[in-house]
Amino acid sequence: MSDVILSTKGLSKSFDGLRANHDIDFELYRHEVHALIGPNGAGKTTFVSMLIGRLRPTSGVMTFEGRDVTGLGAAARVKAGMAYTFQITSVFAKLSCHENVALAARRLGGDVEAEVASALERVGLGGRAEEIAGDLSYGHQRLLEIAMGLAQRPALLILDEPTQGLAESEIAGFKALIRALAAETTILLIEHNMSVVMELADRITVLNFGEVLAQGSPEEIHHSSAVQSAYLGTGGDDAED
Ligand SMILES: Nc1ncnc2c1ncn2[C@@H]1O[C@H](COP(=O)(O)OP(=O)(O)OP(=O)(O)O)[C@@H](O)[C@H]1O
Repeated sequence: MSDVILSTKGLSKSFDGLRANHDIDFELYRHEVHALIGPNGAGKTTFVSMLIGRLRPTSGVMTFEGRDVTGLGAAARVKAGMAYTFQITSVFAKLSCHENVALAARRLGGDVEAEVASALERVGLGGRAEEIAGDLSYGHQRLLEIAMGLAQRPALLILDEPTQGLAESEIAGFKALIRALAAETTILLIEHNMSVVMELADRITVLNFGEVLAQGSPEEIHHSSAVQSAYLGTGGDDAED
């Protein structure tokens, strides 16, 4: 697990003097499920926006697959092997599931039909290829988004709040999906649901006030008093909500 697929060194972002991210050193290991957590406003979205090339850092560097990608834009990073899904579903509501995934698969070239079929199958939507995306339940639309990410055969899949708005039964299915996907890709989860984080993550990074407050296994994070007082606001004994 020591093969580093992505790293940041001293990554910082300020907005008019406000330090949204400050001096973040971060490493993501190949094939790990890594959760990024922190209270509202801690800087998670800012950090991920820099990782995917939507925001330029004020200072610091980023490498991906051993290459300095600090100056690359979002499209170039997708080509380099990063895929991400957004907090809000971004499927094309009027297109079928097949067409949505095909749009993503075409970015990569190759056998689009085979990629689409495989991606839909992996998220459990194999039988719904011709259904119109907008007619799917919210939970299924989120799965469709993950299929769109997978169709790009990413080395790194970044999922922003993937369980937000899902029913409990759907969350159970999502956990199983992530466990299966971890065998073939690296996953960075930005997630508020602590049971999902604690169950799925190999390692967790906690941001607070734009800085890394703690990093470690779920067990270490669970027992960290700094995390409990800063993130959970309790200083108490239960990190699971
Ligand atoms: N474009 C921007 N312009 C100015 N300030 C911003 C901008 N984006 C984020 N911020 C500020 O940076 C800080 C970090 O915000 P960010 O959205 O990264 O946190 P977050 O951890 O993702 O929060 P949440 O969990 O609520 O999504 C906040 O104080 C926010 O107001």
